[in-house]
Amino acid sequence: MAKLSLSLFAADILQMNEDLQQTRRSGITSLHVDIMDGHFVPLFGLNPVWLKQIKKVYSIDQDFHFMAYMTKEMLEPYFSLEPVGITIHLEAGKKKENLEILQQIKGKGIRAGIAISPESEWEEIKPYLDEAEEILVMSTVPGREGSVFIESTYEKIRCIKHLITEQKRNTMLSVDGGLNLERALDCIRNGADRIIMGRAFFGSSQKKELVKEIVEA
Ligand SMILES: O=C(CO)[C@H](O)[C@H](O)COP(=O)(O)O
Repeated sequence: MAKLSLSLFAADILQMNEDLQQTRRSGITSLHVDIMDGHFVPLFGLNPVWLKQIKKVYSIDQDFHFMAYMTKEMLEPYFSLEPVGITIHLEAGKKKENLEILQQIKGKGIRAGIAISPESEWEEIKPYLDEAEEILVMSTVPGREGSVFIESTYEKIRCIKHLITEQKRNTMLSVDGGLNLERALDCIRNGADRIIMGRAFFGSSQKKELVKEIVEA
């Protein structure tokens, strides 16, 4: 059984409520929220004020993916939104600071994740394995509109999964960016535990079936 999260980045801002209701009706049980700083990545994402409004009417599990240069202080307003997970990028900080932030997240009882961008070698996640409870493999260039799926992702997933299994860890392996049904199933076959999907979900005329195929894979 795989997990599936809807990427809020792909929702239509002018019909956010309807898009979220569609997500609920289709059987998706968690939401993936991109927090972008316009610096680590070119786009800006949602802020805690808007996320609080969304949470009021739509109380589904949420995880926050920070595509941002981090400080410990900036996480505080997000903790009060009680996400199930927070992921930071290994490329966005030095190892020591990144590890401290992962510890800070775990200290709040929140799943701590480390994300890896397509340009980084898979081995770069090794120093984070003791602290990270999730590894998020970006399968597109992060924080840009219309990014396309990168085929070498499958190999990256295989290598990371092999390491997790070899070391007998419970680390969740997630994949995010440019996924459709076929690619999602291929990622799961290669070792992914969680699929993050946006555009392909909203573009599908058979949302319930799409969700069922992925979560039952
Ligand atoms: O991280 C992201 C953008 O940087 C999005 O979460 C990701 O692109 C998922 O959306 P889609 O399935 O539409 O590509």
